[in-house]
Amino acid sequence: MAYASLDDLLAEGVRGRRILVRSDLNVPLEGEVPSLTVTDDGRVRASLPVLRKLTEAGAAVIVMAHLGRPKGAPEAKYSLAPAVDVLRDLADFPVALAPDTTGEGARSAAAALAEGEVLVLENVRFDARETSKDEAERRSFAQELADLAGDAGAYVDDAFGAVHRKHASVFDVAGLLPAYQGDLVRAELVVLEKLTKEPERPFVVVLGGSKVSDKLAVIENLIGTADRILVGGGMVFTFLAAQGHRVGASLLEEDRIETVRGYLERGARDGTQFVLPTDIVVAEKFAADAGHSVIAADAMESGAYGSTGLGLDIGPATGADFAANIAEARTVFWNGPMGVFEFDSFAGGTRAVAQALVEAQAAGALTVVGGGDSAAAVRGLGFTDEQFGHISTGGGASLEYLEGKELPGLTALARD
Ligand SMILES: Nc1ncnc2c1ncn2[C@@H]1O[C@H](COP(=O)(O)OP(=O)(O)O)[C@@H](O)[C@H]1O
Ligand SMILES: O=C(OP(=O)(O)O)[C@H](O)COP(=O)(O)O
Repeated sequence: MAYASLDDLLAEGVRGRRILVRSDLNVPLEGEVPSLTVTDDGRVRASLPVLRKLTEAGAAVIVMAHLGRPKGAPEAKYSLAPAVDVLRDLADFPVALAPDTTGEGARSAAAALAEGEVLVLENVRFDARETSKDEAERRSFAQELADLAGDAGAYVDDAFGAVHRKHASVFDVAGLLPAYQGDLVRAELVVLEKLTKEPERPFVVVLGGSKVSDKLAVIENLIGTADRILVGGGMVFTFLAAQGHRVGASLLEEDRIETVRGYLERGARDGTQFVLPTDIVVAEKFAADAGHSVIAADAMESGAYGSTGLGLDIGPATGADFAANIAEARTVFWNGPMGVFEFDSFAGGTRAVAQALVEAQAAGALTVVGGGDSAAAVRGLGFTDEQFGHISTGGGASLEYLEGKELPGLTALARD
């Protein structure tokens, strides 16, 4: 597919034009409203270069972004305010946050926006039409967004982490304004292309995290592509259940158990080995100070917490086994923490996998970490970006790209 780039837009000239930019400012937060703080500013930093280029060229920039998964209405805990505070600190141009997304506040702020200034709209997911399955609803919201840019407006998609979403601010708006690909999206695709075009083998994919149903859906096409898939994080329990084990009160997608059983069978047939945990750190409750113990993965309910126990990390034997698998790899893609790394007691598995990637990279393998929380985890555990081949801002987006799926955010930008 051919795309018009940000540089093409700059060559056309943007001075005095209002340019609508989709950024991924979906940062991890900690604390409670009103003192939420950003725990990893990677996505904000990654969004800066495009905003800088546009403001330096004299554009008035309107940023659309989401944070978390609010249910189509404003909710204080999903406000973009903490992300915008970080952006303001890092930016050398003025940054304001609109009080709403396409309401009167956003409209008057957009109309008053001057050359070289940035206005961030409130969370696009505060409007249910953003994520609606109904095309007409999404289009009506996209039209309101496009109207903020006006007749001379243009659209730049720089939100790599959201290119797999068929949402109004990612997909539909691209049909209403001249559309361009941002530098972050472009740079991410260069790395991913390298990963998919004949990856050096063994090619090992490590999957974890909590967006279990999203990720179970992508495993299918990795079977036959990856040599090994190491399964950690919240996904583990649907796999263990598929093997007939009980998993206490851990995250479980009951209606996917059969599907996962099918994956295990297909993996055995098509040459993709699933490597599953042999031990799990089981906790009495979801809390930083929860009592916990290491229990065999096939007997999770045999411990002190019985059927109420929560699997919150892979165990140490599994961490060592995953590390050994990663050490044999020539290409590694990792998305999703192995456990609830935000709590020290359940960060061991994520630390073991991160350390193994660092060592594999040092030994000449290509290692790629994808995903907002995965990136936050490796940085939070003290690793640096330079120790990996690439830290991608998009987890689900990278996975869907690896799968060979069409990404709506890219299709919408394609030109003949
Ligand atoms: N066993 C588990 N149970 C519950 N949550 C988990 C488990 N393992 C990992 N997580 C959570 O997964 C979250 C990250 O998941 P996800 O958003 O899918 O990753 P990414 O943003 O890297 O794509 C983290 O907040 C982590 O606490
Ligand atoms: O955090 C994101 O994706 P990721 O967790 O897969 O990296 C993106 O901002 C997309 O968010 P979404 O998965 O709620 O659509």
